[in-house]
Amino acid sequence: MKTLLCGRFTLDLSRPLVMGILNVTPDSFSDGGRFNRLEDALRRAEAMLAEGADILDIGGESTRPGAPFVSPQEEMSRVLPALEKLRDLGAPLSLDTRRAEVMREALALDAVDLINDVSALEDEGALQVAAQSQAAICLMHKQGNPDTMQDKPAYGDVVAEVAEYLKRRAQLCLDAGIARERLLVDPGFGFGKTLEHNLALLKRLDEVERIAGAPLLVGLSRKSMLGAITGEAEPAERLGASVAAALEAAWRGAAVIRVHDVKATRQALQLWQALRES
Ligand SMILES: Nc1nc2ncc(COP(=O)(O)OP(=O)(O)O)nc2c(=O)[nH]1
Repeated sequence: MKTLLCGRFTLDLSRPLVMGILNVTPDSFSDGGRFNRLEDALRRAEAMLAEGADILDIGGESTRPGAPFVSPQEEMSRVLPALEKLRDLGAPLSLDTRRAEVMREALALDAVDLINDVSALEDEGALQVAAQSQAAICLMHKQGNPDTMQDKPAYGDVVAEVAEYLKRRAQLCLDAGIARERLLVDPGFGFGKTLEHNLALLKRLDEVERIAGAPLLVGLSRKSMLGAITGEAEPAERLGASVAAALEAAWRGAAVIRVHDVKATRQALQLWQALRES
């Protein structure tokens, strides 16, 4: 059985897991500002768990294209209280950060079971912090940084390049003594990719896992690639495409699917799983 060693938990990856997004930011691209009050965040967390979320992903810095700079102090002032508040809910908590010092401070709270790093532990000291923890680690690919990444994304073979990058980052983790069973990789949909790049990555998602050598986490929920295809400008109105994208990812082997809409995604995946098991 494929499992993920995830801090305080060991997760069964025999079915796709749903990661509920909890952005404690005032400006996240689709739900910014609603949950940056601690009580709201706790209510949202409890609601997502009740809807069937397997993991909660707490983020204090929006990484949408063009997102403004958030200082480490500001990011910590957002995520650390939330992590403390959610620590004893009995669910794995993922911290969405690319900063080593935020990881270090959060891990000290014994409330981080998964480090979700959109920059694949590239920050100075991040690999060491992760290696000294028991947390699972999601290594995500991005080209450039949020302020410029969508200007002119360019690749030869986007799938091969993304997969090879993730393989290199995973090997660094293994060399640092991190068990392979703690690793997830993520192609980073929308992070320095055109629509064509995103579609190629989704269509060939199984190649990414095979080359990188670790289970996949994917984030497609409400993203602008879905807006481009549907013509829907409002991210929160992209539920149908988001659920369809989750199913497409599940068919291609995604182990963890990062979403805003937990209940709808969970229901779709329950049907998908029932058909596979029948
Ligand atoms: N592993 C992973 N982490 C991510 N974190 C943030 C976003 C951006 O989505 P969201 O958090 O909804 O928006 P924002 O960054 O504005 O908070 N996407 C991913 C993703 O695709 N994969």
